[in-house]
Amino acid sequence: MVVPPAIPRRGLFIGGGWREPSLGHRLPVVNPATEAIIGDIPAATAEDIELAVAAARDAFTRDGGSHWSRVPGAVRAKYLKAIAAKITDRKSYLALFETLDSGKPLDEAVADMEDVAACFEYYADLAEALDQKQRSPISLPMENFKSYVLKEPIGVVGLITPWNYPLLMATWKVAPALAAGCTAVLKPSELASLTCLELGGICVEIGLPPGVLNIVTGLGHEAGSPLASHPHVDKIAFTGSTETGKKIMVTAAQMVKPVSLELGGKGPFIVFDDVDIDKAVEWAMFGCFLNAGQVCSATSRLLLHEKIAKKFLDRLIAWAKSIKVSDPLEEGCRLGSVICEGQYEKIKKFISTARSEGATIFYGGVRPRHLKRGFFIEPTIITDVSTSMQIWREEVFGPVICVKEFRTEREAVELANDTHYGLAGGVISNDPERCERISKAIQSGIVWINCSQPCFVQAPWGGNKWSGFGRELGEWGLDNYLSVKQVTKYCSDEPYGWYRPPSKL
Ligand SMILES: NC(=O)c1ccc[n+]([C@@H]2O[C@H](COP(=O)([O-])OP(=O)(O)OC[C@H]3O[C@@H](n4cnc5c(N)ncnc54)[C@H](O)[C@@H]3O)[C@@H](O)[C@H]2O)c1
Ligand SMILES: C[N+](C)(C)CC=O
Repeated sequence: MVVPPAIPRRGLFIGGGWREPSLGHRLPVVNPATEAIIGDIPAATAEDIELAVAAARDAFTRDGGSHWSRVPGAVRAKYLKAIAAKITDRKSYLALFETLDSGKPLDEAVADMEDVAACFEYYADLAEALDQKQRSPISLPMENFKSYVLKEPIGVVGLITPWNYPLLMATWKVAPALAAGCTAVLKPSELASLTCLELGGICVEIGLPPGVLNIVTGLGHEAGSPLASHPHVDKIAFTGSTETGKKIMVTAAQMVKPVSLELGGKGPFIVFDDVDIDKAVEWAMFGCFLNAGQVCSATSRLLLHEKIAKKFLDRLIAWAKSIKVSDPLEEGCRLGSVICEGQYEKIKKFISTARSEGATIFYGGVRPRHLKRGFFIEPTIITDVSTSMQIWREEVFGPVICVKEFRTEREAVELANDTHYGLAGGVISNDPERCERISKAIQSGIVWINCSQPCFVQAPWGGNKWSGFGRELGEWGLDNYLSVKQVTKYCSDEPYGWYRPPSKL
């Protein structure tokens, strides 16, 4: 097993340097796989948010924006590429931190770091391309007017992120925001901030102009809330729970501040009777056991055609038994611990409520016997579920899948859409026309055909209904941080001629 490195003691990253939090408070970092305290992080409060926002505002406006917001996209691209290169160099080290902080298997953390570097690279390219897209002309019906469009950075943005993919979720916001020319204050989750603080160290090394990115760790109500309500923050981009998303929207509404919200999910995965069962089982498991099910887009409601339901469940159990549940640093681990004790208790409560409401815990539902410490839960399969049960309706955010059977395509679609959420869903069938029909019928921002969870930086990501609004990734992700300005010029030498000129007498 890999030997964990010592955790560096970091401050808040503000104005290009490290600062102790104003009140001097720190929060313990607990390794959820061992329950040991392995370090601490600074706990920012409103005073620190004030300093971070001022640093970001200064970086945005200093010398007329000539250090960041108004430089060519190609200049900003060089910084983003330099960050990507450092992340790649330090992939193994950062992945270890991510695993120690969150409990996710090391192989998953390594893949996350590769995605982080790819995301910075991708938005470096879009920053460069932005230069060519400026002043794009608009065709008008009047010859004596000419219009064009400028795409300008929105300003200072507040980026508030969750713990399930700590550095990756932060990067989905930081990379496009910086590419657009915004300056930013990032507030990562108090439950997993280590890799985001390491990003601060990388910014120092590559010489990112001070204040362009500020990283303030701390609690939601002490650090997140003052950031969301700060009058000098021009936009809030938030990823997290629907409950917190609602609060952020209410706060932002007082200042007519734009928000984008990436919230929770309760995705369906529909399996028809014409599939290769083992292939389908593997995708179903990937859809709900990856990252111990702590995935916003998890396809945690499994809908099985009645003709294959029994065979599918038998194979699902056989495959689930083969998952290596272990310390996430152990080679071959495929299910680590969940993030913290609170989440562990919450997941256990979901399982006991399902049982008390009449569902069957078909497999798992308990701590694996061989793991005495750490917040581990076996992959869990719940059957005999009705649509009024909590387990069907609410996001668990754990390795728990609930199963229902269907007879017809229509019934499958009705069940799939029987949710307040609308982030992602999947269908698996050998009939391409059926898959296409279902991809149109599922009410969500993302539909996977014959798979679940693949995610590409080039493609839009985001949801409908209680899963939020706005899209991250791809060109849509950059648009989140740009405002569109119309410039219209009158180009005739003739007077406009609407009013009669005054008499010269
Ligand atoms: N749609 C997506 O792309 C996506 C991706 C990842 C996670 N998620 C969702 O995130 C949730 C899990 O993450 P979580 O538990 O960290 O969510 P959370 O809402 O508890 O916290 C998210 C962030 O908000 C901060 N926060 C909490 N209260 C706040 C307040 N009043 N004002 C401002 N900030 C505040 C937290 O400190 C944290 O940084 C799940 O519901 C999951 O589905 C969604
Ligand atoms: C799985 N991932 C990284 C696409 C995003 C959400 O939780």
